[in-house]
Amino acid sequence: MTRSHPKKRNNSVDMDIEASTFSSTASISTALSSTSSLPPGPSGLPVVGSAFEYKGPQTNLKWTEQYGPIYYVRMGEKSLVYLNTIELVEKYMEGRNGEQFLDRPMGPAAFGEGLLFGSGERWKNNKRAFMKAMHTNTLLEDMESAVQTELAIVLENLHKKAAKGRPTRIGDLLLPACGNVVSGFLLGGSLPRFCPERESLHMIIKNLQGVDLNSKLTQITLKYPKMREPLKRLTFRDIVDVHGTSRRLQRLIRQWIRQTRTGFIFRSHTSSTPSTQCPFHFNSPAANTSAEHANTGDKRLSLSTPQSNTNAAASSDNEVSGVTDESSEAIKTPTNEMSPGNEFTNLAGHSEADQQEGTDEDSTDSDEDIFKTPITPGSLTKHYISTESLLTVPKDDTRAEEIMQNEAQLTSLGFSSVAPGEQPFEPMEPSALVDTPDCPKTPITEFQWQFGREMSINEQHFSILQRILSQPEFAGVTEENDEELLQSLVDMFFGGVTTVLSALEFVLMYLSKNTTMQMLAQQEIARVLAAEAERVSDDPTAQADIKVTWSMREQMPYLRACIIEGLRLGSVTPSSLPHVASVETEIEDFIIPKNTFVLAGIYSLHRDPKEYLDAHEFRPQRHLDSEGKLTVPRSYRPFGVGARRCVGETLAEMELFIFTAAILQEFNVKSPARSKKASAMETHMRIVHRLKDFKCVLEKRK
Ligand code: HEM
Repeated sequence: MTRSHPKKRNNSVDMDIEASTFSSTASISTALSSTSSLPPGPSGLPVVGSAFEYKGPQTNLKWTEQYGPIYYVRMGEKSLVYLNTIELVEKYMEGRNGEQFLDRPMGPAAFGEGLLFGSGERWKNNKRAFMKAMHTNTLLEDMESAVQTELAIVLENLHKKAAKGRPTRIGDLLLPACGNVVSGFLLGGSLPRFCPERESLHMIIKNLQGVDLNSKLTQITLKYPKMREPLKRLTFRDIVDVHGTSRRLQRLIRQWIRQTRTGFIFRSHTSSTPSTQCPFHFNSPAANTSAEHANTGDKRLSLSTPQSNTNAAASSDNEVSGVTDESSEAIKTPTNEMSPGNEFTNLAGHSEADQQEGTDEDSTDSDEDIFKTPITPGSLTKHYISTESLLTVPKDDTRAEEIMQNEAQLTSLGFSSVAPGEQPFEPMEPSALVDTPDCPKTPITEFQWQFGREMSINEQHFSILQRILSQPEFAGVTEENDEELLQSLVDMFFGGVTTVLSALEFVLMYLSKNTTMQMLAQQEIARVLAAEAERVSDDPTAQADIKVTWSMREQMPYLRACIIEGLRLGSVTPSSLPHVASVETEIEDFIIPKNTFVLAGIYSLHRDPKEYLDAHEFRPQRHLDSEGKLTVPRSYRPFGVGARRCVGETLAEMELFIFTAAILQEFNVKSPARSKKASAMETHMRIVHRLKDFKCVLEKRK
């Protein structure tokens, strides 16, 4: 195939030329306006296309520099088109135009299609149900309690590491926390520290982080799972069993669903002496705890069950028993044999993070803290905000006001009704949107609009999982037909663990290499905490007890600028996931055949020299205006684009903010003395773009 390469150029040209080339959408379309061909791009080899040329996001950037803001590339039988400037992304992938690119290709999902790889009505159902369940006034509170609980454990472990003064692979300590935040968020409270489910989850996400989606071996075994063993033997390489891992996670989640449905009521509660009992082992004596808990919203699961459900619980345990390889020992531990604090200490591959010892404290959960009434799906719906009220168009001012108040949250959930920094949300009739020919730059789609009207509050303070289960979209779902529900829940872990982990590593790596910037962030944190201490107490020693909370984010623009800069350069997901063209269409006069994968080239967007001066440099200041206020760059899309944008954006931002702030508050993060600059920054593609081997030395601050 011959394709025109209007912007073919040398990679080593200076920045000015690069700037004018990289973003010159207009000149490209002028040059090719009459051609109506495929966009330019590498021609590749027969059959495999450019698959062997691709070496990760740097290759995307090289192609962007070579072929311009839109290029076409063939990878095996797949045809991909990358859009690499924010103008193109906004114009074609967001707003109403984006609706022709809403679908995904068939993904590696083992079960249903789910949130990440679903398409059409099924995906819309899943996404709508999840977003509605999450769209509650208590969302931030739920998220923060999960984050703070894990943070307490992480800090304790980091202090132990710091005491040794040796380089630490900090990702190993953060990984379980990132997984447990997702489960804690879904379940309405963190799993107790010593609990088989926590152990299983840790094993599962450890597997997940090893998945190398770029590896041909992984791709083959995704398609032909039976080939995994022979290939492993043939190549002497370890190949993660993605389907098996996914199935294990499904079984764990199915157990949580069963518990939620059959009368085990998850209910989060604030406690300074949190439960160490595993909710699935309610008969076990209180276990010892070693976590030092933050007073700020530490929530662990409480559980109550009617007597009649005891057997159901036991059988659920057994169901999980047979499931995992690595974690089966943990799960086989019979309920009544669990002894306090030491029940998992013999496990093979026990999490380093969870093996630490600490102070003993008995659980003091009181019955008042616990919901007693079993909730069946039927009764849940009765107690639950009625579907009718969810779907009603706001008629009175109060409801409209409520909606407007929730707009910030709606935006943060990825359902922005307006482009960042543009006009505020105003409830409108959908017809006004559908019929308006001249849409604003980032107009909401009809789908987004419909969702926007269905927000609710969570008066009963149900867990997100309870809310998901009670959405009308999942009415009538049983274990016989729960593929979509299960896969969507699995996707929360596939999408929400290694991404956050990798982002944290990038931020900490850049700060460890830029000590002045680290110091500025630390000073900002100290200032805010001191002011807060003064506000709440006259006692100067009280400052030590003040923890960073999400509510402080507005006061810490510099820290947030560091995080944005880390995420910009790290580009944990170097491109969006593929959005499939549902019809043959045109982008800037190029033909985009039906079924082409259209992707936002996030790595290129984040390094567009037109948008960022010295785009490859870590410069948090670029995100602050002259008054020191945070300004999020227009060309910043770490969480993807349009209606397929990430559902975990707010959770991820909260984790990044609270974890980074707390770590910087307690430690100086330093590069190991012997780490060579280049190797310390080497990255690879796994499920996400990640630093290859990030280690740092933690020095306890005075
Ligand atoms: C720094 C952290 C994160 C980054 C960089 C990130 C990035 C992304 C990106 C780029 C997409 C694809 C959007 C597109 O195709 O246009 C995505 C989708 C998704 N993410 Fe995230 N994500 C992060 C954290 C999370 C978290 C914490 C969760 C859940 C707890 C999550 C769950 C999902 C799901 C379910 C989707 C699929 C959405 C859909 O296709 O409709 N992500 N994310």
